Amino acid sequence: MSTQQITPELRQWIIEQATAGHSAHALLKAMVERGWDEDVATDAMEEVLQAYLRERGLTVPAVPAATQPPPASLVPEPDLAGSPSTVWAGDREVQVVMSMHDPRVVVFGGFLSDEECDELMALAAPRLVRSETVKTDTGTSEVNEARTSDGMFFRRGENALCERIEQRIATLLRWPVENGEGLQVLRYRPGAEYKPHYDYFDPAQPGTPTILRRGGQRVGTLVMYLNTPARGGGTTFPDARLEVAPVKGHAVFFSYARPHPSTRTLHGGAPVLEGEKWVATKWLRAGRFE
Ligand SMILES: O=C(O)CCC(=O)C(=O)O
Ligand SMILES: [Fe+2]
Repeated sequence: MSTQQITPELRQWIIEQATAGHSAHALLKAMVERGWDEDVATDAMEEVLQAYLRERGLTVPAVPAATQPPPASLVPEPDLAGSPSTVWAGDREVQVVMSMHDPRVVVFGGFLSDEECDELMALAAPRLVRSETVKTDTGTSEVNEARTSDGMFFRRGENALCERIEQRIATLLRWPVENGEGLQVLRYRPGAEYKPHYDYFDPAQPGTPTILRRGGQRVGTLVMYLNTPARGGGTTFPDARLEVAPVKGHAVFFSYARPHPSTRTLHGGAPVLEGEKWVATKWLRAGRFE
């Protein structure tokens, strides 16, 4: 047993560092450099961050020691204290349709107006190309059979609409605009799908450290539905046996405090059976994505 104590000052320091976007690994390194035993530092950080998450009504499941993943980071989280039916997102009242704690999934209604959905699709349409995904073994992008949609990226704050939506997301999820990637728009034609995957970058892949240099890990996702497909195209969470219906203007949020399957955030876009499906995705990083 160690005699090193988690003082209120250390607790405060850990929260401040994590809130400023420093990764759990960076904090751990700093603590070890200050003379902390690595195992004790890991436990201390875990305890402080768990308590912080618990105060926000969140928990991060414990994982067997033999498969211990990286320590937990802070995550975006809407203020649903008191179980409100609506939340104010700074410029708009958003409905809380469903909230699940493990995995952490929240479905919002009326996150975007019909006009905003239409404008976003119109702005994205001329720029759509066959979707590529980031290859974590090399850090490059490639066409992927698991994702048979067309997509494009806006730069963060690229136009007034993106800026408005990004600010709304930041307010709703209490996460800095600067930690968000640019909005991605995807169009799925009939038969197209996005096979179940995790949005975080796999720490075991050799290309991941390069990707993480810009903004750190992804810790949360907001998928916004820009239209209502006639049939199919739900967002599925196989570990929770949950399927979120794609409804124009609705959005599904999920967070993952560590880049690990124990977050149960495996998810996918089910095949579209009839009509088209359009979504906009916002990925949120642990740190500033500049
Ligand atoms: O289309 C969906 O429902 C899911 C999209 C998704 O998983 C993503 O953009 O990362
Ligand atoms: Fe995803």
